[in-house]
Amino acid sequence: MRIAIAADHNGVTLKVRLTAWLTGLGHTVDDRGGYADGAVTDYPPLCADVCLQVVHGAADRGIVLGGSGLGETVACNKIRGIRAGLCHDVWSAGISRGNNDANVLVLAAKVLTPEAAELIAATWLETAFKGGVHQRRLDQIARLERGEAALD
Ligand SMILES: O=P(O)(O)OC[C@H]1O[C@@H](O)[C@H](O)[C@@H]1O
Repeated sequence: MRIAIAADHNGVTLKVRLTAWLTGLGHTVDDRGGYADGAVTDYPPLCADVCLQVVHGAADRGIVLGGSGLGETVACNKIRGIRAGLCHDVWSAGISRGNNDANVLVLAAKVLTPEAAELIAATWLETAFKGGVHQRRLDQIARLERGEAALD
């Protein structure tokens, strides 16, 4: 898969490790920043960059790393067409893909060990969307995204 990846200052170290690991698995990883230069970086522009790569088809999936991952999840889900999931474990990674057809994975660098992050990413990349009732709910979410706030 073509994966766009980014991290703020909290996630740079984990991003470097994850990028090497994903590349070793055969994925093409596009590192959108930030970098290990000691800079404190704002995560919203990094999130927007990764998400736009996905929305415009330059990447199949996105991965964003932050401290808690909370702000990144909020930011990513502001981009039309993005379904970003903050996953702390393999179970939530399976739900994020299987139920939500997430196209961006958010990881919390301050919480996860590198090994856990790899396991979560692997599960998230490998799990297929289940469709069915979940597609109906994604269609409802898409209506929310279009501003149709009062759903039947
Ligand atoms: O490290 P500071 O700048 O305090 O906070 C940034 C973090 O706040 C959280 O929403 C994000 O996960 C981001 O990594």
